Amino acid sequence: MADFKIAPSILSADFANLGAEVQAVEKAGADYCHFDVMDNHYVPNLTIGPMVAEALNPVTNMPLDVHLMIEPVDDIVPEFAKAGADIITFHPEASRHPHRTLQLIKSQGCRAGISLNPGTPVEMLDYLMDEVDLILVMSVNPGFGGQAFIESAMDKIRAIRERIDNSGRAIELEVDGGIKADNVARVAEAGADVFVSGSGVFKADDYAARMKEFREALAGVKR
Ligand SMILES: O=C(CO)[C@H](O)[C@H](O)COP(=O)(O)O
Repeated sequence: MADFKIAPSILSADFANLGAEVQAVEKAGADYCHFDVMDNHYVPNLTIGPMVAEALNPVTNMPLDVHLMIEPVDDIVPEFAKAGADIITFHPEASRHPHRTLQLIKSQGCRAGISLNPGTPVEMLDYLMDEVDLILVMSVNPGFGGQAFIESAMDKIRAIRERIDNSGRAIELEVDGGIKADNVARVAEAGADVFVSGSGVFKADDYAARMKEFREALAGVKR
């Protein structure tokens, strides 16, 4: 069976108790801490930066999975690496030279991810497969939690799975937006490995019970 990972997005956590929220989802069985960075420029919302990553890093053993929804990208990459990011993902539209940005992220000791918006074609990956470690498919338009899953992401996930399998490289396929316990199985069947869920985890009354629902749904997936 594929090694499925669940990455709660702290965008939907209680920001007044962020450290405790991260520890609670880790205790409940989460794999990655998904850290959404928004700049009110590339996306119409404003969130958190390297200082918050630095504060959270010592309170969790989960890898910090930093999703940059900012433009430009390169200047802030070393700051997030220093702050303890394990994975840094960016949007190709926000970098003049996406291949160079992937190399920059890796030179800072992090895994390098690229994220495709619902309107971004998969073909843009074809010349980046040699450097990318993680591909993040956005199944909502970036900027906000709690949006509905965009169905066209399913074909995109299948197309990217095929590219990853043909590449012979260990690239993770992550999906973000509208992921809940009741749709995670079909997203996994389409080829995803890592499931970002914000409201699907943090809006639950009992995180452990919700994580169990995700795990049970994934246990039935044939891959
Ligand atoms: O990157 C994001 C938004 O840009 C969030 O990670 C994503 O939307 C998760 O929220 P939800 O699971 O509630 O849809």
